[in-house]
Amino acid sequence: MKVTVLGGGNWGTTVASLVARRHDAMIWARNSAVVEEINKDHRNSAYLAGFDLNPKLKATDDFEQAVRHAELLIMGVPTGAVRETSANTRKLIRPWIPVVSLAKGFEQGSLLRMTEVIREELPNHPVAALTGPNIAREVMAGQAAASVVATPDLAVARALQQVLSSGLFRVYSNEDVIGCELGGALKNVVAIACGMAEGLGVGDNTRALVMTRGLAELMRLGVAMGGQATTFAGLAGMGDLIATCLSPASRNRSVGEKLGRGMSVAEITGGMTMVAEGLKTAVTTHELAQRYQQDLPIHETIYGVVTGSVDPTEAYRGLGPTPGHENEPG
Ligand SMILES: NC(=O)C1=CN([C@@H]2O[C@H](COP(=O)(O)OP(=O)(O)OC[C@H]3O[C@@H](n4cnc5c(N)ncnc54)[C@H](O)[C@@H]3O)[C@@H](O)[C@H]2O)C=CC1
Ligand SMILES: O=C(CO)COP(=O)(O)O
Repeated sequence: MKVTVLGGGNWGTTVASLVARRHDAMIWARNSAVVEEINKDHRNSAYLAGFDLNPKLKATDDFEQAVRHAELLIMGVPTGAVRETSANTRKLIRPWIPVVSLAKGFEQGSLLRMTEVIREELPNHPVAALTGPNIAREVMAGQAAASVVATPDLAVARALQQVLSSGLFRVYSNEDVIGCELGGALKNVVAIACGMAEGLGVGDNTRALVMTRGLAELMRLGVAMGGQATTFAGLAGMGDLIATCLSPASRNRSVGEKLGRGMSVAEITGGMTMVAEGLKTAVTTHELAQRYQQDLPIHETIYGVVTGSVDPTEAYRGLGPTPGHENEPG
């Protein structure tokens, strides 16, 4: 199958390299130096330093060529670029082909999930999300990992599982798209909280508190928005939350760690080449919590830290349960 990944960053490149093992894979990157390095040296040192990519992977900076190539299109740009990139494919994309979303987060302002954004721009295409505990560098290193392809159509899910599964990368399916996308988006905010714990030098009790009550918040908002509670116990919920909260390679956790050490958001993001979606998701989640009338004390605390109203060193005072949610596990 001819597969195109749009977006030549850390995760887009990893997925493209995986798919290239068994399929005719092409990656589009807007940066021509990245394209040249992938084609010549089979590396993407700006985003995956130290890893060799599959030599069969072809790269291009020609958007039209990349989209016309695709019998399956994978959207690998960050959330802020998904609408524009999807809209730009409209006149080029082959009819009816599936589109898979990799981005974890929401559209700011509309508060839409990424598959909703893509469906608005490409209404005649089946749309799925690929989400789970997938730290790119570990997948590139060939360590066993699993992910979930979330789409309401089981036939599409089965076909995508076939294409995206590869070696030690195992792909499950789930029809609960809302739950899967919410899990992938919200765990980034909890990872910032966990990183802050790290930066502040707190112990394992606090770390466990943040992860466990963070999961309860994912589930609470996710169910209020129409997701299924059981999804949050799976790879797209608890699985991704654990990986991102614990991995030193997580960008979101690392942002939290730096916040805990006293750096400002501007200082942290000024030094980053890669995206940490949790910073924007903290703002969106604050708005979603109000819309769905849910108490999310950990998310609210990170919203306060990110927007400058809460000092990270004071933050852990606010992470206990608020009235109305003293009972475990809800
Ligand atoms: N890195 C990881 O381990 C994982 C990341 N994700 C999600 O995948 C999405 C992408 O993440 P990464 O690849 O890691 O990010 P990244 O920051 O490493 O790379 C983003 C890529 O998108 C490109 N880009 C940004 N804005 C663009 C625009 N307007 N038009 C075209 N290209 C644009 C950048 O140049 C860069 O090549 C994020 O939503 C992230 O949360 C999901 C699973 C795992
Ligand atoms: O989503 C991820 C792992 O599943 C990647 O997390 P970071 O964006 O924090 O690196």
